[in-house]
Amino acid sequence: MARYVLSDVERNEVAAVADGFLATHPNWAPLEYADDIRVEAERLPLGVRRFLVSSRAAEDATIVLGNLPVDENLVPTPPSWEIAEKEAAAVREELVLLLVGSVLGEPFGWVNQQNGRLVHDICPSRGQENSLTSASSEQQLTLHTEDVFHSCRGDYVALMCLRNPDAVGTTVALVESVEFPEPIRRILHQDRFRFFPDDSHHVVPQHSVERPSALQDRPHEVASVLFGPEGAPYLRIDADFTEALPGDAEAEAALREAAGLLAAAAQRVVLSPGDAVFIDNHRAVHGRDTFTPRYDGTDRWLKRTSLVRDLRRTYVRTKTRARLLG
Ligand SMILES: O=C(O)CCC(=O)C(=O)O
Ligand SMILES: [Fe+2]
Repeated sequence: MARYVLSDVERNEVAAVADGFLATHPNWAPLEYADDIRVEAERLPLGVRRFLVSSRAAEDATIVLGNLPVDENLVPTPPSWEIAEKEAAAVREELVLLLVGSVLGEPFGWVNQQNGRLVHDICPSRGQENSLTSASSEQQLTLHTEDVFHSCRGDYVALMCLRNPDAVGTTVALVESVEFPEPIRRILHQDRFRFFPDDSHHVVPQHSVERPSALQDRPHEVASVLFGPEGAPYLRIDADFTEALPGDAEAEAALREAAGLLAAAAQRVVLSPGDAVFIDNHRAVHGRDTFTPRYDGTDRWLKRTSLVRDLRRTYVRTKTRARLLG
């Protein structure tokens, strides 16, 4: 894990860049401001930028920043992302995440996830304790590639912690930490798998988190689980939303075995307020441990965005110059 803890001077410099930006952009519209935020990221402390650029080049699977600024008078944890959006909760923290994230890649969002927002709120929501989305709590969030279904998914999933009072762990498993035995490795390299949108993507009508539609009704891609550099392959898997092609029992068995090996190799990253982790979405899968939600304003609360190294991949796919995938 690559880790850099900002000095208090550096933390105050980041806060000053963020405050300066908000003073000149009073109506928070991150999708509109993303290019400007990237320009402002040039003003971040040099040590932070050098760390991020070298971690990106090294393809470090987990990149952690510590001691980022979080408002001392942070509002209570919202009861849902919808309320967080309505109340523009913790906007400066969204900006801080976008500023540091901009050094690693371009932030983008999804038309049909969290209302097309560029930065998402992750907080436990009543009624969703056992859902397969980030609003869950009592259900383990299975190790997954973020947005596994889409060939334009992020190169990084970026999480910034605002609160984590019970020290709930984000789980991370690195592809390089698993030795896939033959013939499983060979099968995982073949286009024998279907990747479906998870329950947070409202890709089909009548679909909701409470009443998710059947996987088979969702549009999906067919591809391999392992791909890319021969000696150090990339990975694409989400056991809950990946299946072998119909009738391919060999591929199904390889998939389940791979998920088991990854689960056995999982480590834990416990984020504290002011920490941000950037998980390489090609080199690692991530999930989350269970916890008991409080629903009293002190709950765990993260901000999340996805970053892509080359936004033109998105433009080509959507045939429009937009930061939103549909
Ligand atoms: O809450 C966490 O630590 C991770 C949740 C997650 O998988 C995500 O937000 O993509
Ligand atoms: Fe995730």
